[in-house]
This record gives sequence, C-alpha cells and structure tokens, in this order.
Amino acid sequence: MPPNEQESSFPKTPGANQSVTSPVQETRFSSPSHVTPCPDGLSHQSRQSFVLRQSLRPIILKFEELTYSITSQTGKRSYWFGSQEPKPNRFVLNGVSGIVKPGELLAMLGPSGSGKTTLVTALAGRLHGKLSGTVSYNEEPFSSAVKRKTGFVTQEDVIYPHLTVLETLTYTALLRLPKELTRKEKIEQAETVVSDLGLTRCCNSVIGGGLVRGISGGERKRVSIGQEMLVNPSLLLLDEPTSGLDSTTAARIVSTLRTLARGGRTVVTTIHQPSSRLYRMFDKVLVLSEGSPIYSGDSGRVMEYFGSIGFQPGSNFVNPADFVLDLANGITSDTKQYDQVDINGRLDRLEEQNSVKQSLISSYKKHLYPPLKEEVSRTYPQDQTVNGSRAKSLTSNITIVVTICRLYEDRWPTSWWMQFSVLLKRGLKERSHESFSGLRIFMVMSVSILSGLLWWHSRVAHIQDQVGLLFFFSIFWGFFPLFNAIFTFPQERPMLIKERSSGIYRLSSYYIARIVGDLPMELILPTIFVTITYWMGGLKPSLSTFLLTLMIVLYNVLVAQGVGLALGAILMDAKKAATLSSVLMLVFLLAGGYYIQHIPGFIAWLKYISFSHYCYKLLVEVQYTWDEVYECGPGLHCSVMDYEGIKNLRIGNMMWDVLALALMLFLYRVLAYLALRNL
Ligand SMILES: Nc1ncnc2c1ncn2[C@@H]1O[C@H](COP(=O)(O)OP(=O)(O)OP(=O)(O)O)[C@@H](O)[C@H]1O
Repeated sequence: MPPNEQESSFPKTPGANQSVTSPVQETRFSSPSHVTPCPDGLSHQSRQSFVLRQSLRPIILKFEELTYSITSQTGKRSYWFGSQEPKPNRFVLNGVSGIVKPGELLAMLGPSGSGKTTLVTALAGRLHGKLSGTVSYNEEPFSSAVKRKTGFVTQEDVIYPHLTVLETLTYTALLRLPKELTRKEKIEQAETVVSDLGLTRCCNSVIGGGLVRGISGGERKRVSIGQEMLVNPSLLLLDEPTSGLDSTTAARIVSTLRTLARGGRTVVTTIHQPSSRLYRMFDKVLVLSEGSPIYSGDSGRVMEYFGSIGFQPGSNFVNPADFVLDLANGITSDTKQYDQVDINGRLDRLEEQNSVKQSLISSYKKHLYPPLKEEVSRTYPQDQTVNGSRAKSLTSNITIVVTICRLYEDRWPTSWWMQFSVLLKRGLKERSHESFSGLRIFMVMSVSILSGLLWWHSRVAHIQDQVGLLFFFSIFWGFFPLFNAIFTFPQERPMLIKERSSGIYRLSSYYIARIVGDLPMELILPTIFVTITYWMGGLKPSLSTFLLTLMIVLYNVLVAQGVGLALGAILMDAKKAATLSSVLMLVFLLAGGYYIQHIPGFIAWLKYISFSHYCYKLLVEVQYTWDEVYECGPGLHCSVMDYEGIKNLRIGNMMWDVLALALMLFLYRVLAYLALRNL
C-alpha cells in the first residue's frame, strides 16, 4: 500500500475528474472493447482497474406502477386470542414508475416515511410482501444472475466490528469474486478498493460498532460501498449512504457514486437532505410524497417543472432539494410558519398541506407520468450488454468478457470448500476476542477450582458426594454451552441475511464453518475444567476412566451446543431463547435422576429427552464397577450399584445412552439448519 495515500486521494477512479455529461454520452464506457476484465499483457494494476471501474454487463432498470401496501394493527385485542384486529391496508408505495439506464445516477428524495427505503429494497429484489407492478432488469425479471450483478448497500452498515477495513474487504473479495481469479488477484482487488475509496489511512483499523471504538461513520459507509464495488456490480442500490455524515464526507460518497455510474453502472440511491452541491451530482431524481411520486426526471429540470405548475420557491437562491422536500411535505412558499399559527390554524394548515400534496400528485399523473410511461415501455436495444449484437462483432476481448459474465452467472461465485475455509477463518478472526476472552476463562477456571476444593478428594465411601460431582459435570456442561450457543444465530442474523441475499455462499458452508469455528473454545474449556476438577475431586485415579469421563463431557457439550443453536435459530430472539432454555435446563436438572429418584410414572418420560440424564448416566457407568462397595452404615458395606441414586438410573447397556446422545447431536443441528433456511 503506498504510504503517501491519504484520504484526500479519494476518489481516484478515472471518472472522478470527468465533467457531468449526459448518460447517453457515458454509454461509451459500456462498450465491450472497454470492459475486457483481464486482458493479457496488462499490468495487475490496470487489470484491477478494468474490473473495478467498468461495468461488465450494464443493466437498464425499469419499474412500473409499483404499489406496496402493509396491514397494520388497530391495537384492539381480541378477547379470546389476544390477537389484534387487522386494519385496512396502508399504501407505502403507490404507483411509482421509473427508468434508470447505465451511466445514470438516480436519487430518490422524500420526507421521512415517504417510502424511499421500501422502494430501493423492492428494486434490489429483497422486498417480500404485497408488492404489485413490475421491476425489470434488461427487460428480464429478478433472477440469481441479476442478484449477483447487483450491489445493495443498506442504511445500517452490516459489517463485523472486530475485523479491520482491509480484512473485511479481503474476506468479501475471497467470497464474492469468481473462483477463476487467483487468491492473490482477489486480495489485490480488495487493496485497490481500499485505495480507490480513500480508506488507505484506516485500512488496518478495526471497523468498530457497539462498544468497540473503530473507524468513523463515513469510513464505515465507504467500507459497505467497497464490499459491493468489489464484485463490480452493474446495478448499485444504496439506502441513505450519506445519513449522519458531514457534508464533505457526504459529497465524497456521492462523488464516488457518480464515478461508479460513469463507469457504465446503473446507480440508484435514496438520500435524505442533500445540499445543493450534492444535488447537482445527480442525473435524475424521483421525489416521493407519502409513497406517491410527485416528480420523476432530470435533476436539472426540477425547478422548471414545479414553476410550470405554479409552485415557485420563496427566494431565488434555494437548494432544489430543500424546495422539493418542502413540496413533498405539502409546504409551499405561501404556507405559514409553525410559530405563526394557533391550534385551529394548524388544522387548517394540515388540510392545506394535504391539498398541496394531492395537487402535486395529480400534476405528476397529468404531465410527467405519460411521457415516463412511454419511455419505460419502450424496448431498448441490448447493444449495451455483452450479449448484444455488437458483442458478436468484436474480437477476442469479447471472449474474455463473456467468460467473466458467465462466471458471474454461476450459482455460486466460489466452491463449497473455498466458502467454508474463508468463512471459518473470518469467523475465527472475528470471534477470537470472545472465544479467548479472559472473563470466560476466568469463570471456568474459578468454577473448576472451587468445585475441586468443595469435592476435595471425595471418596467412594461418600458415594452421594461423588455422584453429586458427576451430576454437576453433566449440568454445568449442559447449561454453559447451551447458553453460549443460543446467541449465535440471533446475533449473526443481519449478516447472514445480507450475505445470503447477495448469493455469496451456501447456507451449508456457512453453517458448518460456524459450528467448526466454535469447536476449539467449546472443547478446550471443558477439557481444562474436567482435568482440574476430576483430579482434585478424587474421582477414580485411572487414566482410562478420566479420558472416558472427559469424552462424555465433551459429547454432552456438543449436544447442548446443538440445542442452543436450534433454539436460537428457531426463535431468532436471544431473550426468548434464553428464557426458554432456562426452563428447559431446569426441567432437565430436575428430571436428570439425581434430585428426584422416584419420579411419578406419568412424567418420568421427561428424563428421556434430557441430554443431561444420558450424560450423568454414562458418567456413573464409567466411574463405578459392579464389584465396588461403599459404607452404607456403621460396619456395613453395600454395592455401589445398589445405592438408591445409581440403582434408579437402571444402568445397563451404555450403547443406548451413547446412541440417544448421537441422535440428539444430529437432530438438533438439523433443526437449526432447517430453521436458518427459512430466514
Ligand atoms: N414492514 C413494515 N411494517 C410496518 N410499517 C412499514 C413496513 N414497511 C414500511 N413501513 C412503513 O412505511 C413507511 C415508509 O417506510 P420507509 O422506510 O420506506 O420510509 P423512508 O422514506 O425510507 O423513511 P426514512 O427516510 O425515515 O428512512 C413508513 O411509514 C414505515 O413505517
């Protein structure tokens, strides 16, 4: 990384210095002769630039008459079921149409709650529910191929907080770039994005978030954009990429978006309150008022249009964005200010605002919608895509482009094994702080030493104490891994949704990587615990018995972890899962066979679903032999197997207990996997 690269270098892509030209002129970037991704004879640097800066396969995005409604609740509770009565539908989007071509940057403006996020999510193919109307990408519906060519930056940045900027982008590159690129090339792509987005200065800083201090909000947003840029998306959709940022950083981000658009991409962004400097960078704007469009077209013609329908700004020097946002709220230059009106006046004012909004919606339908509808329904020649006729006439470069496009159309960008190994490494790195957290180690060490002292050199003569220690093993190493595991998927949910909706990896590779990644710590801590407590507690001084005890405890840990994963994945709510697992563990504790020896028959079945019961039984089975005796009264010796607490366990064939645990180990993990599939 060049040491002199400073943030001021941002952005350095070729289009950065270009003047804002019409999108029609810009389509030259999409010419196939320019989009050769990796022609031989070029340096690495220029190869990367080609891939990053020109769209491989431009997309014309069209949306027609999009309408989306939600059913909210009235708040009245039904007497019997406590459910709420459904309210009539509320329109979040109402007849929104538009067209964005490669090379264009469209901004969606509107007051808070006007439906911008809903619209951009619908265009990204991620909106589920009652969406009507059509969205097409080069005249085709949304598909996995489109998904892979689409970058979507959500309003909240979903990035791992403990990875550095470079690590974040490198892992994304390794996962998202096609398998035909070498590992080295992918890493170089990530480095190029780091420098292109002016992130060089903070590339080794952790992202941060929550309680972890990391890079700034603007830098984090650029990392999110960089993650999408890595795959050289043909269509880039962003939800409020500038919210919460200072005007300079916001301008930098919008300037990057414009540069990306100039590279032949179709870029759509929602934006809250752009300054006039930012506004000038947009090619087109779409203004929403309560879900209905009031303007759609050239950004430069907005004042002219509203002037033509009788809405003039109060002064000559007004930011067009402020002006249209006021209009979208129903506020015109004639509307009285808040502090100038009383309660009655406010009611009048609301009516006035509603009538302004209605008048703007009607004007849109009358003046803007007919030509827009005509433009949207026109079929555009596919000569902007490599599959078009122009492509056929071109030389060997095209072969490379077509190959790359085909790669992007594969179901998955990388092999299962590659996904697994990258996800495993990324997970280990991200969670290393928590896996090896001093607090966890301290907790396990202190509990093991304390229990070792409490059971210090217990003897078979004190059979009840010894059996209690074995029961404690099964319960402690049931609770602890279960509680750790229930948080796994609720915490990972946003990342999983984000990455799975981008089609980056298979669920199976993620799932197995996650389970394997958690294993070392899940197994190391109980090993330390058992080693300390077993010998301090005076259990059978035999290496083979110790090893068997350890294996049973580790087996129990894996089953408990599976239960926790399944509960977390099914409920997807850590609080609910924690409550349910407390109840479950309490049931297992009571039904385990240690506290209550004579459980009534009608409820005795509970122990068969308790993994702690099987673990406890196995621990007793390996600890004692049939010929062992204990002092059951003064001068009296009884067989250990006749001790009430052991007799009731019905010790017999260990194989069944091992099999029961194996079944649970498998079933709970399958349950968790199936629950994740429905995310
Ligand atoms: N799934 C949903 N459940 C309930 N309300 C919803 C849902 N989706 C959207 N809405 C409502 O639809 C309206 C539009 O929401 P949306 O997030 O699209 O607005 P926005 O313009 O992006 O707002 P902001 O600028 O504040 O982010 C809001 O009133 C929101 O509460």
